[in-house]
Amino acid sequence: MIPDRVTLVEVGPRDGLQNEKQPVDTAVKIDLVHRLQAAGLREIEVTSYVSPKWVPQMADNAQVMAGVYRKAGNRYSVLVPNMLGLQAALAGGDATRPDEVVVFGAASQAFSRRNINCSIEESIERFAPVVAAAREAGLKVRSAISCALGCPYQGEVTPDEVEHLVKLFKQIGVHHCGVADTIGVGTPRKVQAVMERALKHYPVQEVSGHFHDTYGQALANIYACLELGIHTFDTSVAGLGGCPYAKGATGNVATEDVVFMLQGMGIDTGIDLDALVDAGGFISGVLGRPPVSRAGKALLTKRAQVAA
Ligand SMILES: CC(C)(COP(=O)([O-])OP(=O)([O-])OC[C@H]1O[C@@H](n2cnc3c(N)ncnc32)[C@H](O)[C@@H]1OP(=O)([O-])[O-])[C@@H](O)C(=O)NCCC(=O)NCCSC(=O)C[C@@](C)(O)CC(=O)[O-]
Repeated sequence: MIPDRVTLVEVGPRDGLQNEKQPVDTAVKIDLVHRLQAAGLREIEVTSYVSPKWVPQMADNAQVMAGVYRKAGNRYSVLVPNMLGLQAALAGGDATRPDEVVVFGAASQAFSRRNINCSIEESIERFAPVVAAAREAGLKVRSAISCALGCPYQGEVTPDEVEHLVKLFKQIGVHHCGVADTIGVGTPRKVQAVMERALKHYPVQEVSGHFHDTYGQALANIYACLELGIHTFDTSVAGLGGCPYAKGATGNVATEDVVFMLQGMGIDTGIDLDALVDAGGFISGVLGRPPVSRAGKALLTKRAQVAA
């Protein structure tokens, strides 16, 4: 049955901005988070505590976390690739402490090596103490399984390969299973086949989809997930983003497009589409290009016509 309520995890400030070549001001990143939460987003992936040599754009992680005015009941998450990342995320005490950390692995060996410089097995060895320490600190732990529908280096990725990593993350105590189509090659039936593997090990409320829209399949894939009852999705305002280690990957599916579709289906997200479009217009203006979001662009054009 199609769910009547969907949670969107806004990943624009992290996944969306990590790939920007020009440094984005810390104040802009903080402003973006504020605008997103004002639009009703209650789960926001704010930044990542990764090596600044690998992803320079996220080097101001602690300043961004410290600058965000937290709304009660919201969940603010950060990516951590290793213990150093977790320690850095916790070093600033309450002022910078995330509510959730995301550990990220890949269903393909090749992508694991490119993205986090180790094999899948080594990544699990590295993550096990991180997950234990995060749980000990009272944080929720989410996984991101990259390349679940295809890999830029390996090509095809099978549901068996995805399930293998799902099980490994479950064994080390990860609470939530995020399934990511890093290069956007998934199509609805394939997405369902992979999601069914995740649902064998995690309850539906702890499975989410993360779809890049490179081949224009993201909304169809989200609908395919809804058919399975999955009701949590990562999205990125204005369709920002890409992955530094997946050349040519476009951004995540735009939050505006997903909200527009869900509203049209009568599914509650708690998000104010107008305010969201404003947030998308704001960050697109700063980056000097129009939003990738089709709904965002259409609504901004309509507003301009009304104002003229
Ligand atoms: C995992 C590592 C660190 C291994 O990188 P490495 O070079 O193998 O690490 P190392 O342990 O050998 O350390 C090398 C240097 O990095 C430092 N270092 C080590 N760790 C940290 C840290 N946490 N924070 C800050 N500094 C760190 C460490 O201190 C040392 O500094 P040096 O002695 O040379 O001055 C590196 O590969 C890395 O940071 N990778 C992250 C890549 C990344 O962020 N990718 C994008 C996010 S994933 C994504 O976007 C996909 C997703 C989640 O959205 C889902 C999807 O669509 O697929």
